[in-house]
Amino acid sequence: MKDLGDMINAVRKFNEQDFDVKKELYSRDASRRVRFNSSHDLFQSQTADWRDTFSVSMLIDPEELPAVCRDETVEFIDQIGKIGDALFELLSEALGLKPDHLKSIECNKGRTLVCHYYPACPEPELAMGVTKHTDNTFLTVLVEDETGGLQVLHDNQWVGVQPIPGGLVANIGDLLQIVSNDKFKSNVHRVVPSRVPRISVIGFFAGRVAPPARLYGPIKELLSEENPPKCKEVLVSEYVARFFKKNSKISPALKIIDSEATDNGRVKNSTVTPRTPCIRLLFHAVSTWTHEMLQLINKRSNL
Ligand SMILES: O=C(O)CCC(=O)C(=O)O
Ligand SMILES: [Fe+2]
Repeated sequence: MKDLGDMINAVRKFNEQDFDVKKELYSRDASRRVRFNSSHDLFQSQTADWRDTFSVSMLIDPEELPAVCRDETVEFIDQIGKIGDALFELLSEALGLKPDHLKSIECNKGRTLVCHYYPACPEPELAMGVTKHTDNTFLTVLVEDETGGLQVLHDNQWVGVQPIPGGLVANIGDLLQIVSNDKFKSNVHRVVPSRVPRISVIGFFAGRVAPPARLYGPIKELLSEENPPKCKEVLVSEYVARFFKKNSKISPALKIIDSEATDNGRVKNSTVTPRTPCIRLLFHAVSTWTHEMLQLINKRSNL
């Protein structure tokens, strides 16, 4: 694979197959390592999203992948994993911690590859590709085609994220907000469909979910009298369950803080903080950016 754009084409090929072929993979069972469905919360949500999604656990055996996109998917999982690991090192340093801190608490685990296909929409102003939400993960790293449609809520306005060829979008998730004790903010975003199809391919890093499960709370090294914990510890599974139970897809962490501030002695502050737009990492050379990124990662791991 010369660049991650090859994965976009592979996702297009997968989605443009006959319905009968794709339906072999249809499932809403989150424990399945490969699954294909439309509007993942169709039976819980009051609205249906204009989107088909092919999801793969990043621990997949390549034989389980559909042949039409197997090679590209295997390569993409490898690359996005390395990029995620490098970002977790940089984010640890940004918190003033040792580079391997976030990795040592397994924030870089629980990896899922999610490939969205937003079909051409005849009346885009009446539909939503993904309704507004925050990501209930630590980190999201996204590659998209040139269509556009991702929007971030900033100062109460929806701001379009312009796709840049060869660019990556890295999004802070709720769990990173929790462990960083609000230093990093997860952000509210959504996707609007358009009259042409759109493809995005996303690496989600959800933290340790496999047994023995890990509790995640504000990192002790970041706490002080002036910076008391803003949230209590939570299991990823518990957090995700609350996320869906609230029937609101926006950062229940903040609501947990608000509603439990009085009955939990460990949580004293209950501020709802303003959110920041997502970080953009831009790599302009389309065919060389992966190469450059990998060089950077290799350089860092040789240090
Ligand atoms: O397709 C995109 O650009 C973003 C999708 C998204 O926000 C999500 O799957 O959480
Ligand atoms: Fe998202």
